[in-house]
Amino acid sequence: MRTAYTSEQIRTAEHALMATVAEGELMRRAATGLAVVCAGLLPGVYGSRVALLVGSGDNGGDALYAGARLARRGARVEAILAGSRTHEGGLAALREAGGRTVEPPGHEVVERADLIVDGLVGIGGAGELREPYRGLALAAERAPGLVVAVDVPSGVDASSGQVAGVAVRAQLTVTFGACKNGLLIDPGKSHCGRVELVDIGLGPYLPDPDVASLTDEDVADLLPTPEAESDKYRRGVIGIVAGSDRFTGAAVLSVGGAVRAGAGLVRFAGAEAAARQVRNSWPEAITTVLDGPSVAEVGRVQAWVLGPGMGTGPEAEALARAVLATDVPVLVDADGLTLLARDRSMLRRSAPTVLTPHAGELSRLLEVPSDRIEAARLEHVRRAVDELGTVVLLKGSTTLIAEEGRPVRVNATGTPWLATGGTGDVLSGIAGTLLAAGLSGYDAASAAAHLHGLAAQAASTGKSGGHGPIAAMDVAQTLPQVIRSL
Ligand SMILES: NC(=O)C1=CN([C@@H]2O[C@H](COP(=O)(O)OP(=O)(O)OC[C@H]3O[C@@H](n4cnc5c(N)ncnc54)[C@H](O)[C@@H]3O)[C@@H](O)[C@H]2O)[C@@H](O)CC1
Ligand SMILES: Nc1ncnc2c1ncn2[C@@H]1O[C@H](COP(=O)(O)OP(=O)(O)O)[C@@H](O)[C@H]1O
Ligand SMILES: [K+]
Repeated sequence: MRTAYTSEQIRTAEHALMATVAEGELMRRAATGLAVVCAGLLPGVYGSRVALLVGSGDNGGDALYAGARLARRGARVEAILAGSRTHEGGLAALREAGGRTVEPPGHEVVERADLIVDGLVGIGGAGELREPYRGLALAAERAPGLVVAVDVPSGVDASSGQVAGVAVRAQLTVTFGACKNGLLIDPGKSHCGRVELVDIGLGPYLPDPDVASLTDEDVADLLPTPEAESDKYRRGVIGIVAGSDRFTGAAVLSVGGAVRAGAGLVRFAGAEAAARQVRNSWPEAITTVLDGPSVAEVGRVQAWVLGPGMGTGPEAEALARAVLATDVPVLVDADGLTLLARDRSMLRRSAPTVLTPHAGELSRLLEVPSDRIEAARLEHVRRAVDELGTVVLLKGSTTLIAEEGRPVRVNATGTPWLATGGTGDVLSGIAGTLLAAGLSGYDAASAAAHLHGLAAQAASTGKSGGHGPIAAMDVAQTLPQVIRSL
């Protein structure tokens, strides 16, 4: 499990650690680690040009001490002192090592640097970058040199990943002590580049994480493996209510996700045209053509998937009510979510419910514009859990999975090539399969997102390592291969 924390959690842990070490020791550890990483990025330290963007806090202090180390090894280090004040010890160290200081704006220094070190703000940053920080962040983005962010790219909120205005875009972020939430969640994540962690001894002082991310090993541990005595019923029977006369593909893809994720048995129920397509594509599934709003004749299932392509008319609504009235876990996706947004009382049920919206669908459920959800994913996924009382998986460039009282899980796999029609339907089938196999909603959703992202990566990667387009069905077809190799 990878873990991440809010700024406040990091600060509290730092204070506890600081009480046990000599003054300045933590900054020495941080700056040493930062200097080692920076030196490794340069073809040669001697003679290279390094620009330090130095803000008024300790983040600037880290940059100055690291700059001093590089200057002692022969780098030509120039520090742009952008804050109203400057870390005194760091400044003295840089000057003693032969580094130069420059008054802002100093854009010409940024322009000619081989390496730009962003020490404007770290976990003390709040709100939009003010001038001259903002202009320096933009100058760094335009400049040809490599950009390394100290602790957090300036302008990214470390606790949430939100970016209000402009933020530094780094190729590498060197973070201290522990990972911060904002390095894992978009839009912050996409400003970080690669993230390297420098150990400063914070481990024993960290609380339970605010955010966590499953690894391949965690997912392998969660996945059920059939035993000698298993039969298809014990492995988990999933019921899928999806598709319509108009939309048959969603049904095929959701069933595909389930079949390929290892369901014991898939029971599909839906409109005639959808059932026909499902039979043609997946003879493994048992199909029932529904002629009314009841799933009684479908047979026993251990979990339902409800919604992909089912439509939002009165018949679909009655069917959704029937599925939600059952006493087994239900995963609601796509059209099912649109129906729920009209009448949230359908969520009052005894068994677990998992919702898998993208920002547009969550926007209807919470009555918040979708661009605000995308800008503040962590806040809104938590709000959804509070208001709706279910497990919520919020899809998108960063997928988040939240449940009351647990760390929000950030999915660490996937590729932007996943942003193509129908991949969400495949995800519903995977997650439903894991629910039917007995995983909790939180674990089923997190493990499904992980497998879905791995399958997409594998499907989009060519033999020579290049990446290319994928179709939703490719994701389903690649699942057995990624599950085998976990
Ligand atoms: N506390 C510790 O034990 C350690 C802290 N370290 C460093 O210290 C950093 C935190 O330092 P600080 O608490 O001094 O805070 P920062 O240096 O992150 O930022 C605080 C300063 O930035 C200004 N500021 C905040 N938001 C701004 C905005 N939007 N535009 C312009 N200026 C803004 C504030 O007025 C304040 O002067 C960490 O991120 C890390 O880099 C490391 O040295 C490791 C040890
Ligand atoms: N920029 C992106 N980077 C990575 N994954 C993405 C991105 N955009 C969307 N996705 C993923 O692609 C899938 C799309 O699902 P969804 O929006 O439900 O589409 P559909 O309804 O067409 O199936 C989700 O798993 C989502 O997390
Ligand atoms: K920074």
